[in-house]
Amino acid sequence: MHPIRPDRRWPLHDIATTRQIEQAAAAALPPHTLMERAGLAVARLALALAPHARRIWIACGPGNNGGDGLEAAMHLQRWGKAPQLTWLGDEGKAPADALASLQRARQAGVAFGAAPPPDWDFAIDALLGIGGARSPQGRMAEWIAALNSGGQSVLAVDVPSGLDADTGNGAAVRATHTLSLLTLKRGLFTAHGRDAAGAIWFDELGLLPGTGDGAPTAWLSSPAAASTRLHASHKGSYGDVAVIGGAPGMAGAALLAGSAALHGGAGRVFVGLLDADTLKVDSAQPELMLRPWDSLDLGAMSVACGCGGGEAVRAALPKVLSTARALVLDADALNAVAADPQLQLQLKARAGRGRATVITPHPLEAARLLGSSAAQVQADRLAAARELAQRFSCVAVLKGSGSITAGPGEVPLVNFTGNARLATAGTGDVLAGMVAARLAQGRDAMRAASEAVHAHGACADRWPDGEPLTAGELARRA
Ligand SMILES: NC(=O)C1=CN([C@@H]2O[C@H](COP(=O)(O)OP(=O)(O)OC[C@H]3O[C@@H](n4cnc5c(N)ncnc54)[C@H](OP(=O)(O)O)[C@@H]3O)[C@@H](O)[C@H]2O)[C@@H](O)CC1
Ligand SMILES: [K+]
Repeated sequence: MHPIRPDRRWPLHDIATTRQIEQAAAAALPPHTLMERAGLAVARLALALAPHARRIWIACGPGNNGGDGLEAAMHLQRWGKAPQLTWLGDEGKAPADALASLQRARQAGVAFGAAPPPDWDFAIDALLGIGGARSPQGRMAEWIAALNSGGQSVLAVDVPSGLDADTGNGAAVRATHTLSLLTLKRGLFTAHGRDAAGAIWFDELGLLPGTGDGAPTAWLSSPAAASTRLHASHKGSYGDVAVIGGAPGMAGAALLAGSAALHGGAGRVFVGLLDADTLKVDSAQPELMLRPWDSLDLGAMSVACGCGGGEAVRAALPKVLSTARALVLDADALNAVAADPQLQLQLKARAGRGRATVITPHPLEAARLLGSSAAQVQADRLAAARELAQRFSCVAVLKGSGSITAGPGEVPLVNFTGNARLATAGTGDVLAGMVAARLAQGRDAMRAASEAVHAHGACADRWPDGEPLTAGELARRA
């Protein structure tokens, strides 16, 4: 069993590939083995998390997720606990594995109730797993509400009940811990998944990697490998970044992106302000070279374009799209592209010329680019990120909880760092600068984007309690 931390590239699976793996594994093992292993893993984790709990409410649903809960109940009872079991199934319809576990739990004398117990000191949510379909109603919804309002820790089996294991959506149990079984479900890591799942654990139920032909449909992104700089290197070895943005009144966004690029390791950083009259030097960051944007040699630079660009960025985009050696498009630049089919063609054409491009939309910007709504984007974030990458032939970072990095023909990466502290002005500009710095240092677009997203979130995770996160400080520390 593994606690999942953002330090490794874990494979993530969707429901369809999990079913394939489950079938292959079940065929290779004696009947009922997987459910027995699942129940034991759940019971062990419950004991480790709440060693002193006695009255453990185990809420079991009608399918095999409930079967895992029934198996766990027998172990906990054997270990001196007093599990209080409620089962929401129908013996005439229950799957064979769950039915066998039900019969054995009854024989073992586990206490069954028709309704949640009056009180409990730990709960196990085994109501719905990957077979959860439609929004819970009736007793299912009541028991989910009882788990959420019980005031005690909840260990969710496989996925928090009600959560769509593929998309991370749905009204669900808010667990303190989730133990994902057999495969790590991708919906735990994006949209509402992280809020519902709490701390995430994984048990592969004794299976060797590669069982079945269900290849991962996403990966958790991992930190960049530590790199050392050669002594015999100079600023030219680490590339030039140009930030283009800062329309009237919005110079700060461009300076933030510039600062992030500088601290992200770019050799030199130029800031091409769209309102060239505002500022000739940033005395707080004299390393940034402020120039009229159209005087810069973009063909030799990694360009971050958009940051505070307002309407004015539109006029710069044809030249930026056709000349930038590598390019990050953010914010106002994305809105301009969304509104202009000609710019879209130019964006798409960059891939054919071997020019790396990363777009970094939040859900509303993504919706404008896709001609859909933010709700449709959020309904399946992985699909939306893949669609953006495909449609514009570039790497797309769909921001939000569990940012997705997708590239044409690549398995998408789901980010597992970051927190709500990042919901403050300017953090998107900082990310754009960080991606540009990595492109300038020669990373390919997928790596530059996913490593920047990981580092950006990891910095927020390390942020000291009680200290407000500001974009300026994030740019310096990330
Ligand atoms: N097989 C094995 O050995 C192993 C299985 N494992 C475990 O099995 C889990 C998958 O089991 P599963 O396929 O039985 O689906 P599960 O999530 O229990 O739910 C299906 C049931 O719920 C019902 N239902 C659905 N939505 C509902 C709603 N809103 N409100 C009310 N009812 C609703 C649905 O009814 P129906 O839609 O058919 O009417 C059906 O009866 C997996 O997550 C893992 O925990 C692993 O441990 C590995 C070993
Ligand atoms: K569950």
